[in-house]
Amino acid sequence: MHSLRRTMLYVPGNNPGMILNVHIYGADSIMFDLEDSVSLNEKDSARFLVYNALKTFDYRNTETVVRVNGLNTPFGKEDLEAIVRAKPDIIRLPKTEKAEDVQEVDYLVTEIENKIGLESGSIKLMAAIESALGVINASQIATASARLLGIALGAEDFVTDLKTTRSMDGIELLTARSQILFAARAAGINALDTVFSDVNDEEGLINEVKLIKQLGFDGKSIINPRQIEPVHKIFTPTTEEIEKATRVLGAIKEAEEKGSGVISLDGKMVDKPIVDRARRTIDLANAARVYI
Ligand SMILES: CC(C)(COP(=O)(O)OP(=O)(O)OC[C@H]1O[C@@H](n2cnc3c(N)ncnc32)[C@H](O)[C@@H]1OP(=O)(O)O)[C@@H](O)C(=O)NCCC(=O)NCCSC(=O)C[C@@](O)(CC(=O)O)C(=O)O
Ligand SMILES: [Mg+2]
Repeated sequence: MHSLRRTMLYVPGNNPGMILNVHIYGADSIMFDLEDSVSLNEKDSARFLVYNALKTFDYRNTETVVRVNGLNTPFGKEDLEAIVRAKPDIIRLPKTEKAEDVQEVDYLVTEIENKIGLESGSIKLMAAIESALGVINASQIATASARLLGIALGAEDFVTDLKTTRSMDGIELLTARSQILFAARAAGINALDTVFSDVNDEEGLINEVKLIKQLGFDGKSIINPRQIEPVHKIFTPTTEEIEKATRVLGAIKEAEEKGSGVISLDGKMVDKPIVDRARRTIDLANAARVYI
């Protein structure tokens, strides 16, 4: 499983046409949804459809995620029973508010893994934070399970909980984004941003992606294939960035051979944090298969 999660494309779990084609668009992860894009009277058929899709189709090169319903709904437990058996890479919990929400899912997933003879811990988890309480508990949530690969913001539910709406500059999301990012980084897991809901507003999407990349996020959830390319463009190192990183790594290697940990490159100091960032750039470029 790769760790590049620039784009995680939601596909409604009750839409066979979209499920059939979703892997061809090139998102880093496919996120089958059993939660809010599926109406109450379609919950059972969506679960069955996603279960069968995962069992039948070969998504080998694309990470598969299933967003299940919460355990506080009539559907959550049955979602886990079916979906663990279909073996996606990741199960995503919606509306996580406290560490126990993650621990309860972890416990049930472990039970099902044991029942079906799947190695314990095979299925990873991701937790979406979509309320004020969830943001307040972000750091406990981020460390609640060894299965947890990342935490994500769910902004549509979050602004509803705050009794506000989403603005273009995202001022109402800044504190939540920062807390989620700090909690994820302190726990050593991914920080993932929320969807941008207007699929026809490419400029708005680009502005939001530039902001969340600058804040430090690893990527974001998306809802439409047209959103993949602009997000990948911003989250993939450019030729200039890769060349610069390569020069930094070359220069520091030379300096270390001479017994020094700090050098000057083009008049700028290069020391350990700069070298670490250069390594991350090269790692990202390799994961995104960028060749220069
Ligand atoms: C938005 C729209 C209706 C626009 O439709 P349109 O018809 O205008 O799209 P077009 O661009 O014209 O489609 C061109 C071609 O692409 C195909 N195509 C489109 N979308 C595709 C897709 N997603 N997967 C595969 N294929 C796709 C389509 O079938 C067509 O194929 P074809 O006919 O063959 O040409 C559509 O995209 C869509 O339904 N998106 C998914 C919505 C969804 O899942 N919502 C739930 C998750 S959010 C949430 O719950 C909030 C959250 O929890 C989030 C958080 O956690 O952050 C929070 O609280 O914030
Ligand atoms: Mg939501």
